[in-house]
Amino acid sequence: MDRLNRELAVAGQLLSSNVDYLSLPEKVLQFGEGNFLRGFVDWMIHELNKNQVFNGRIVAVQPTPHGKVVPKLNAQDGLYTVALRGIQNGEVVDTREVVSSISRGINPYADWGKVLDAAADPNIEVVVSNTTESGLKYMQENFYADQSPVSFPAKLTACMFHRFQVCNGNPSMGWFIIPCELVEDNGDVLRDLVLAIAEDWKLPGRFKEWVVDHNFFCNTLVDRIVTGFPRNNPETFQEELGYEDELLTAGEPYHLFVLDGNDGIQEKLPFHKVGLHVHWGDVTPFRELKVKILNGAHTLICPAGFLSGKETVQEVMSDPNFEAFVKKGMYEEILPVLQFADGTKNEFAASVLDRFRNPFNPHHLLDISLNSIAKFKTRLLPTLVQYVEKFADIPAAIAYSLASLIYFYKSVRAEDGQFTGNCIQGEYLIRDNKEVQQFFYDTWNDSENMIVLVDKVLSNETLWDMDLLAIPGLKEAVLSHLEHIANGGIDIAAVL
Ligand SMILES: NC(=O)c1ccc[n+]([C@@H]2O[C@H](COP(=O)([O-])OP(=O)(O)OC[C@H]3O[C@@H](n4cnc5c(N)ncnc54)[C@H](O)[C@@H]3O)[C@@H](O)[C@H]2O)c1
Ligand SMILES: O=P(O)(O)OC[C@@H](O)[C@@H](O)[C@H](O)[C@H](O)CO
Repeated sequence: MDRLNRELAVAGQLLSSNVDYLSLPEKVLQFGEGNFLRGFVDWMIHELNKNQVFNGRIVAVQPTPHGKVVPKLNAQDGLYTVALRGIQNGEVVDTREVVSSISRGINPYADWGKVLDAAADPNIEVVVSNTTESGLKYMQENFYADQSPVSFPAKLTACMFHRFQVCNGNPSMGWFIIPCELVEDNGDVLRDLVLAIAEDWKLPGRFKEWVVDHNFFCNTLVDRIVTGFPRNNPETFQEELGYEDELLTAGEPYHLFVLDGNDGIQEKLPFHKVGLHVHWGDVTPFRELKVKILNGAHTLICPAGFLSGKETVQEVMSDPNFEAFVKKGMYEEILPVLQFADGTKNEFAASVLDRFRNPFNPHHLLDISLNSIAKFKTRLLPTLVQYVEKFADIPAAIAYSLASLIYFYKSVRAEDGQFTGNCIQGEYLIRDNKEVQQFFYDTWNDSENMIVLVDKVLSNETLWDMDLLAIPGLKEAVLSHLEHIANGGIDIAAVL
């Protein structure tokens, strides 16, 4: 079977429109090429192009040295298929579309010059990123004009400095910078990182002024469940599409993009004019609702669901006991501490449960489990703390989730920097940063009993940014659950 590329798309009329997409100029520099960007922002820019209100393409830069997507993107001339499947307004949606908004991918570690050329290109007006929460972090490193920095913020700083030099600080050459990482105030965070790196590199004060005065760092909140390549049944898709597509990206039809943008950015990217679900304005309430309810519920069910033998969110939702567990966590523990009108939070929670049930896109718990400790800290721990303050009691589902998370991080083997857990599904890779994994490995191995283990885990402030032993009753609840899990496996009915 032939692989998707420009020739195949043109011959097969896969880009069904009179727009000459494949000749549009490059207008966006994108850091990241992962599933989420391809199924969300890049798909949205494709929608703008279809409506001829942006008319530009994206250059995608691989953010880490071990990326595997750029060669695939270039082999497919930047083309890939988005499959949107789910239920929307009671109707089944099941669409496939070849997205043509990416022009090419660049591996900056091999071709840094190409990245700098794109950065200097006056047509490039927008910068987009998604490098996960781990990518939006400060890292001290040296500046070499002819070599790619390691971290994303340093790459962006180097690109901005190059552009600044080429345009001699021309105010009109500033960018709209749109980070999509699920980090609070992501735009402000990224701007501060760029300024900190500029300081480290002793870049001129005029550059820093240009960064602040003539570039717009936009705070955002993104929401769409993008499950990526349908690895359970790629052949079915291939048969149906009639071509091979290694970058096929599946996701749900639902999408929401909240951008705290100015008039200029709304004009440049008029998503609202082409029927996309965007909100221009303060991100905070959307973020609170989405991260606490949707991401919080994912984090709640992920370790217990996986340890009990379930592979996907859908399997969790179709088990009545687990469904009751999710609802208990959501309606009895998360919602009561959220400061929103009852109607708003109940409606959002109900829509999230429907999205979790989406039978078309299996969402793998192991994918969600990536960096689960940091996710628990940002997505569930604040709820736990507020619940205890408000009700002077321990939220049972969240405490059970924490116990199962600790069990999930029990590795049976540590080899070549990889930590492997074992459960009734067999062995699985625990994916988190090395320090976190090493801590759990050592603690599981060195603790003489479960009490010591729970003490060490809960009191580790590096993991939680606080001492969880200070939460009255938490240690006892977690210890009791953990002992049950260790002796008899997950018994979710016991928490209901
Ligand atoms: N998939 C979804 O449903 C969804 C929805 C909303 C938000 N997100 C966000 O997307 C992230 C996951 O992205 P994905 O689903 O595209 O997964 P993915 O694995 O396809 O892509 C992850 C991207 O992040 C990069 N990356 C990973 N660690 C990095 C680091 N330390 N520094 C720089 N870059 C790094 C990778 O190179 C890759 O480009 C999540 O952390 C979340 O913030 C995902
Ligand atoms: O993407 P992550 O790894 O940050 O978190 C896993 C899921 O909770 C997340 O991808 C949601 O599906 C997404 O945030 C929905 O918008």
